[in-house]
Amino acid sequence: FLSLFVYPDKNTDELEAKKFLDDYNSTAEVMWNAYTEASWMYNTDINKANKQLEKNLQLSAHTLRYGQQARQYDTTDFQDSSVKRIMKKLSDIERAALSTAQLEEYNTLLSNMETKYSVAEVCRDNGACHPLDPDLQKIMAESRDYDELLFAWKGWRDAAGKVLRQDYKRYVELANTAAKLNGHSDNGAFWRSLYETPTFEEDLEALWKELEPLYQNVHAYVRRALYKKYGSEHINLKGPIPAHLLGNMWAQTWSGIMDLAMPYPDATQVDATPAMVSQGWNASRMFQESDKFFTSLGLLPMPQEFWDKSMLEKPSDGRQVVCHASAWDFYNRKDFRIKQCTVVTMDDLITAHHEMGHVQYFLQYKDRPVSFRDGANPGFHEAIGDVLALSVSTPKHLQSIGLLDKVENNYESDINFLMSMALDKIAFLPFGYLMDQWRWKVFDGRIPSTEYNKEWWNLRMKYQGLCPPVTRTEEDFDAGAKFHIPANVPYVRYFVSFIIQFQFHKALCDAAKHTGPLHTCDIYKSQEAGKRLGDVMKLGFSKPWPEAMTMITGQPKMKAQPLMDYFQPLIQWLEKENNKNNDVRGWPDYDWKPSSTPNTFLRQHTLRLPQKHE
Ligand SMILES: C[C@H](N[C@H](C(=O)O)[C@@H]1CCCN1C(=O)[C@@H](N)CC(=O)O)C(=O)N1CCC[C@H]1C(=O)O
Ligand SMILES: [Zn+2]
Repeated sequence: FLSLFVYPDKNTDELEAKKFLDDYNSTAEVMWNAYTEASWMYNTDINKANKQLEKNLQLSAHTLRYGQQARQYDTTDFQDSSVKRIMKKLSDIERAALSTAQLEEYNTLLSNMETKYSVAEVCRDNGACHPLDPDLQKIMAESRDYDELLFAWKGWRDAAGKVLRQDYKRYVELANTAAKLNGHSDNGAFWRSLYETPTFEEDLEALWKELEPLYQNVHAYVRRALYKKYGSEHINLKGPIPAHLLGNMWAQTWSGIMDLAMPYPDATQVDATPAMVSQGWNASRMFQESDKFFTSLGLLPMPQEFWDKSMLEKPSDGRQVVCHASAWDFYNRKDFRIKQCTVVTMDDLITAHHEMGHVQYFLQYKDRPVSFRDGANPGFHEAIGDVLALSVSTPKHLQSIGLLDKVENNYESDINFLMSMALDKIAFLPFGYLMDQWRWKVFDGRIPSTEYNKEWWNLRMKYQGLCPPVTRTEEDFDAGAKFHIPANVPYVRYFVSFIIQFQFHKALCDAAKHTGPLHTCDIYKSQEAGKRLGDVMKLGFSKPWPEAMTMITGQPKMKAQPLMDYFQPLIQWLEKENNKNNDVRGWPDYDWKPSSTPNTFLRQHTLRLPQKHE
């Protein structure tokens, strides 16, 4: 009976495989381009018709057909390492492994979750409704009113997080089903496989352990600054910080409260926003400025299509759009766009560079086979724009583009600058790390759906030393209030990026023959720096990322040392300052809770939801 199961011996003909891949590549370009156009239409004009169009153009049939064919080959003895690499990547057909019905449900869930997030808004009793961009983001960055911040923080989680909980539970089941059909233990294992690093989790934990003391020093210092502003009623100097006071909806970067944390208020200011506004900068000018920096390094200019077809501002014609900024490759080697609801702030100038970094990568690898049109690993793709932004952010560079008038080269100005950078780069590290700590545990079952929110806040406490300003229950779904969760976008790539971008910065500053402290380096106009970065981007995903890392930094590993070198003067200053204030590092009073009696402001605004039990 067994003899009936004649296993078709696999195809070992390398020439045939190459022809198969050529055929795949040319059809993939056409299919992926059509899908991306439909997805762009939907993202820039959310309506039923565009939603249906995007659903119709899903790639799964194409992925399924070619994926199944790729699995018929045994590439063991192939000579061409690229053929082997592409065949391996093609064999993971991701969601295309699902049944037609499951796939339909999965795509519908993804589309609905991203839409619910993107159209959510928070309404006041007077009927005024506020979207996240720009309204709630502005309140979170600029308001210093404890209750106004709480209104925006709680309102957003009620409007965008809560409503996603059931969808998310079902999405997890289907994502895991697809991952298992592709041979992974769960979807988190599939996401980690993209780094091709067997020791990936251990490496990340080791990097976090190295950097945790830096974070605890920044956390203690900022807690003291917030104590001065909000008093002992709202801040416990030995406890976690209420999560709505850090100047950002998710407390992922803290530069929004730089005014409260400025070490030397009389020394050089570091915020370019006032100058951008007073000089009448607009979105287009911000992206032109970024383009100028890229081309100053000898990298590629944005093609005309980019300027013609991007959406650089929130439309004012009433269209609903996905405002969360993103960069788009249309897989036809000539159409690349950014979609950003840009506001005129320093923060959005940095984001513009981040998105432009993605497009530069798209441009550099556009002539590779589609399977190689990806970053060496996802963290590389996230780091490019940020590396350039490290130079743009220096007071010297900001002054050279007219965005800072007075710049002094003295210790106090240095510390002010380093503090502003630490409030973004060091504050971010625990958030960048915990996002997928939570999701990996959700996917592998360590976090059951009955504990989504409890475990979210356990991780927010453990890594960030934050607590919710009001009581949270399993009616809430606070993870869902962060774009990448409903949008099904992995996040550890940003943790990786925030570490490797300082390795890249150090290597490029060496190439640019920079002398002096790393934090004063500006690689503007350095062709040598540009070439080193450009050569790695040209590789795309064609080589394992340690090879790309070696091409830039001379060694193959992720290292925390360049980040620590960059912040060295501030770390010393913080040690002294925190010791002078006798501040404890960490949050030993972990079960402390901010006073939760809602005062007048909240009472006016909090809807009394019927307490229904799950
Ligand atoms: C603002 C930025 N938007 C993402 C990004 O640019 O990475 C968007 C949305 C998700 C993926 N994406 C893309 O554009 C991809 N197409 C890029 C690619 O091709 O890989 C973002 O989410 N950021 C920036 C810092 C931290 C994080 C955050 O804001 O939390
Ligand atoms: Zn990015």
